Amino acid sequence: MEFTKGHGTGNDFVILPDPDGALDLTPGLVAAICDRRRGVGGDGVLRVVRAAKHPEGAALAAEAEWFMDYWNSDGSFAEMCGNGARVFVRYLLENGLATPAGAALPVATRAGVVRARIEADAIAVEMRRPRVYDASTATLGGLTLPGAAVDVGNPHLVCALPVGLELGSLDLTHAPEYDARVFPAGVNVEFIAPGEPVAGTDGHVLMRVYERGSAETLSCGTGACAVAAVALRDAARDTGTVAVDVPGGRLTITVTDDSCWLAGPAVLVATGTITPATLLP
Ligand SMILES: N[C@@H](CCC[C@H](N)C(=O)O)C(=O)O
Repeated sequence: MEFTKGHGTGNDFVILPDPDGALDLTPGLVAAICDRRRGVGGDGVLRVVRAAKHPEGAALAAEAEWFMDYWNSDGSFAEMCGNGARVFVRYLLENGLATPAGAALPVATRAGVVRARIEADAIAVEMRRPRVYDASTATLGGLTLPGAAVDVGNPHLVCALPVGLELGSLDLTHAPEYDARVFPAGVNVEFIAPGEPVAGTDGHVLMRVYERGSAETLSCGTGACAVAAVALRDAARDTGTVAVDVPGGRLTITVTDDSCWLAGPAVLVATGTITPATLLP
């Protein structure tokens, strides 16, 4: 099984080319591939499959040639992965499966078709406009924080830290507790603090994230979009550009009237071969 390893601001993925949808990918195999000691290691798997050849992509095949079959590192599915989409596009471009010229490049996902633009070293993807729809709480180490529930195709809970509490002091080795009545399918939890003003933006936020299905990661693209939407709401704005600094670098989010652009670096770092029989008991 051939693979490529890539990341977007440290959110890392094992990319599996499978144009005809022939791979027998199971939750157990995905978890074994993502294991950082016994496998390749990654926050998730991106299977590159023709939309027409995937049951969840076929309906979108007229709009997009490729389907991003995203899996979390624990072997669960997610509807959307913003950094994954950016790394997926980098893979398509570097492997001659798509061309950078012309209009934005469409990619089918479980949350619909997203479109990508190449901006020098960065790749930007246009996703749905985040919807801030409820209030809830997250509890971490005995501390309960209020937060905003945000739908970016996948579920997020954005919690601002109280003044005086440092992001770096949070222990994210354990999952935050959340209200399963608000998030019946689980949730990605973002913890945020204000950043210094950044030229050319309408806001700057520092963020750490505990991802559903992947634990703490160095970056989460959809999480950054959720954070930007909350920052703009708190500034009484409907649209604007927000810089979101994650442990793995900077993402730039532009929320428009009807969509949301997520921009940042996306790189491929290695290729190799996986022998599934050596990963599974
Ligand atoms: N890291 C991703 C989000 C991946 C999916 C998430 N863990 C979920 O289960 O919803 C991103 O960059 O958006």
